[in-house]
Amino acid sequence: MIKFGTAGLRGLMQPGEDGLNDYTVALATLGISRYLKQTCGKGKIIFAYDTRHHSREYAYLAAGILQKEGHQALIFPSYAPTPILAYSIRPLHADLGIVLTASHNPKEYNGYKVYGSDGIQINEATAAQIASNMEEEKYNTAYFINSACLPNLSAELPAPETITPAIVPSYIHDIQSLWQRKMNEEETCKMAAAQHNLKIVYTPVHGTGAAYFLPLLQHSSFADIIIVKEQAEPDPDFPTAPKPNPEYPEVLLPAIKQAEAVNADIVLVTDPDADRCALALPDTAGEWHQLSGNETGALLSAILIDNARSCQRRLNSDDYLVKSVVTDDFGAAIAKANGLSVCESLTGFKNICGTIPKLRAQGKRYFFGYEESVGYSYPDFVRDKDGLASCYLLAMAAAYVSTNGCTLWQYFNDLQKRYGYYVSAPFNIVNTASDGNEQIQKTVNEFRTNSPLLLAGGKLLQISDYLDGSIKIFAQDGTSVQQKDVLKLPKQNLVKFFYDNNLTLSVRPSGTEPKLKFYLDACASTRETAVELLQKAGNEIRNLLKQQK
Ligand SMILES: O=P(O)(O)OC[C@H]1O[C@H](O)[C@H](O)[C@@H](O)[C@@H]1O
Repeated sequence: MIKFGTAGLRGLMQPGEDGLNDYTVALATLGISRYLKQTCGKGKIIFAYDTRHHSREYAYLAAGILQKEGHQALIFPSYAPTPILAYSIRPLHADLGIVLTASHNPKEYNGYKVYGSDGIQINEATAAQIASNMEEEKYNTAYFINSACLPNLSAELPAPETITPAIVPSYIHDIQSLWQRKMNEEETCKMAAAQHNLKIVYTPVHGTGAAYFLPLLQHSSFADIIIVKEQAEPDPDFPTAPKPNPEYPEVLLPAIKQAEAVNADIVLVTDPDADRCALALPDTAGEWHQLSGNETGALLSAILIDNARSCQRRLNSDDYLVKSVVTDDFGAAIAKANGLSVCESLTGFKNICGTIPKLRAQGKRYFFGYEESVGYSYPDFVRDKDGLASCYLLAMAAAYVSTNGCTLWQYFNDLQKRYGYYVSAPFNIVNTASDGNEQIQKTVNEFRTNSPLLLAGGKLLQISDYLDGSIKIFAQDGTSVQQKDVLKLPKQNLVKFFYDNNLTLSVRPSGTEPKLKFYLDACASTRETAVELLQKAGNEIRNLLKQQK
C-alpha cells in the first residue's frame, strides 16, 4: 500500500495499491474523512492541484468524496502553487489542506500532500492514524464495489465550492512584508530605481509558478522580468526538463542561456509546484554559477539577519535557525556568529516547520528554516517551503546590494570569506528494481556495519545513527564508545559520519523517490581545498559501493 513519506503520499501513477491512482486517492480521502469524523466531526478542507496529468481530476474526486461524506470542500479555481495552499489554510479557517502534486518528480509521478489546521504538513502520528483508517476503508462498498465504480461515481459527486480569489492578493501582500529593511528617503529612492533596473530571468519549469511570480514581483516595481519562453507555459510532460528538479543543473540551462543573452543580473527558478527555488548568479567575469540549496539557504539566512539588524530587531539565542540534519553548517555558522540558536530536524518541512509550535510553546521564535534540497521557509505566513517567497526575497536582496554598488554574487563571496568555504557534493543512486527498496536498505546497513574509517585522508571521529538514536565516538587509537538513545529526534534510517578533516557523510533512503541518497559536505579555508576533499571522498565512496556489489 502506498505510504506517507517525507512529503505525503507520492508514487508512480499506475494501477494497484502501491500506485497513485483513482483508487488510492479515494482510499486516502476516505481515511481522511474518517480521521475528521474521529477528531472534529464535520471538517472544512481546502484543495489545490498542480499542472500534472490527473492532478485536477484527483483533486475533484477527493473533494467530491469529502462533500458526499458530509464535509465542506473548497478548491482553487485553477492550478495553484503548493505554498499558496499552505498559506490559505489559516486565513480560510480550514481543518485540513490537501494538494495534489508530485512537486519536482518526473511526469509519471503524482502525490497527495496533507496539511493540518495549523498550516503545517501532518505529523507521523496523524499520518499513521490516516493510514490505519485507509486499511479499514478498503471494504467500503459504497465506493469500491468494482473497478468501474469510481469513474462513474466521480461525475455524480457533489461539486466543491471555489476558493475566493481574494486569497491571492492577500498572499502577495503578506509575502512582500517579509522584506523588512530600514531605509532613509535617499536609500528608498535608490532601491526603487534598483528594483526597476534589475534584470531578472525566471522560469517556472512548465509548472504553476509564473501566474504568481509576476504579480508578486511586479507589485514591487520589478520591471525587467524575462520568463524563459520554452518553459513558461504549464505542460504536464515537462518537455524541456523531464526531471524538473531545480537542484539539477540541466534544468537551469535554458534560463542561464537566456540570462547570458540578455546580460541579466539574476536567474530564479521554481519547480513545477513552486515550493522549491533555485538561484544562479553571474560572477564578475560574467560566468554564471548555480548556488546549491546549502549555499542559497546560507545566503538567505545572512540577508534575513542583516535585514532584522537594520530594523533594530534584536536577535538573540531565543531566535532559531532550523535546518535538517542533512543540511550543511554554513547557515548555522552565520546564525551562531550573530547570536541566534540553531536546531536540527529530520528531512522534510513537516519536521522543519513542525518546530514552529514547539519553539513557540517554549517562548522561542522560529527565525528561518531551510534544507539542502532548495527549500526555504519563513516565519508566519507559509509553514512549508515557499519558492515564490524565496524568489521575491532574493530579487529584493539583489536590488538592495546593488544600491551599494555590490552584486549578490559578491555579497555571497564575502560570506564565504568570513565564515569559511562550505561546499557540498550530494549524489544519489536510483534503484527502480522490484526489490529496489530492500537493496537500498541493505546498502545503508552495509555502511552502518562496515563504516568507512577513513575518508579522503580524514579519520572517522563519530557516527550518529538516527535509527537507534546512538552516537559512537572514536578515539585516536581506533577504539570506540557508543551511547544509545542520545539523539533526540524521531527514529529514521539515517547514518551520519564525521571525519577529522571537516568532512561529513550522511546516508539515507529517499522518502519520496526510489533513491539512496549520499550527502557529502566539507568545510575548508579555500573553496579549492573543499572541492578537492569532496572529489576524493566521492570517488572513495563510489569504489566502496562497487566492492559491495
Ligand atoms: O530526501 P527525500 O525524502 O526524497 O525528500 C526530498 C524532499 O522532498 C520534498 O521536496 C520535501 O518537501 C522536502 O522537504 C524533501 O527534502
